[in-house]
Amino acid sequence: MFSIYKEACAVTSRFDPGHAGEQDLSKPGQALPGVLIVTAVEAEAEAVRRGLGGADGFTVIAAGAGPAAAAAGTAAALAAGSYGCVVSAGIGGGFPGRAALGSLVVASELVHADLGAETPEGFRSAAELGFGRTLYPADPGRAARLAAGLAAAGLDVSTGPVLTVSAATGSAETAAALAARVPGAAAEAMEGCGVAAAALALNLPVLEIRAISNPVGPRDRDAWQIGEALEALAAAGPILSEVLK
Ligand SMILES: O=C(O)c1cccc(C(=O)CC[C@H]2O[C@@H](n3cnc4c(=O)[nH]cnc43)[C@H](O)[C@@H]2O)c1
Repeated sequence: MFSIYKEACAVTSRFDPGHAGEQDLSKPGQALPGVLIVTAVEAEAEAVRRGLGGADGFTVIAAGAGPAAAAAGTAAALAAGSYGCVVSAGIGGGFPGRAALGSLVVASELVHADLGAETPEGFRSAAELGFGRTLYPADPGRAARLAAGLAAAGLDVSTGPVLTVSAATGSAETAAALAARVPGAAAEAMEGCGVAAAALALNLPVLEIRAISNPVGPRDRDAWQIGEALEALAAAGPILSEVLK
């Protein structure tokens, strides 16, 4: 089975997770760069703000749903402030067997899973076809510390690729195709890679955290557990604050 995961890793990146977002703090009076957290809708932003409890240095914006709105909103916010790290946050779908309803997923990588082309041989990613980027690594140190902190706080958390799709999956067939396309896929949402593209343009590290509101699969919008997911997102706030401050 062809996987966009391996080939996407070969895409050249200016992102150096070892140094991005770091700042020489030896100069007195120099302001610490902040953390920009980007959600799709205001209900998600409110949950994150509630969880952060007014911690200094965090800006939370709702930029709209989908990768284009996320990229545009993130780029505008980054142009208007001083940030050392960018986080895509919100609710998301969990791949069955990988991320349960109400749990949290910290992305190991952000994968633009439906950016590409259908061909007679099946879906081919934009990266494979040579016209675009489809994988953004999460900052490994921050992602690991965040996942460890959430687990230590007793929250149900897993790590793995988080997919960005422009249309939420609505069938078992599409869910299976995406899981085959991205081995280990843990969750899907609609903004991560838009946020990551804007962060990468400034060589800033990116993270994604999703609280699972629904399974990836046949659409049953009435069964989405949005309230529970928003509570899980808020519960992650103190750990986000501690790890990223
Ligand atoms: O109706 C509400 O009260 C409400 C509160 C918070 C969020 C919403 C949304 O509809 C958020 C849309 C946002 O959620 C992500 N998402 C959630 N599940 C999936 C999925 O299975 N596949 C793809 N995306 C999902 C996505 O990032 C959307 O932008 C409503």
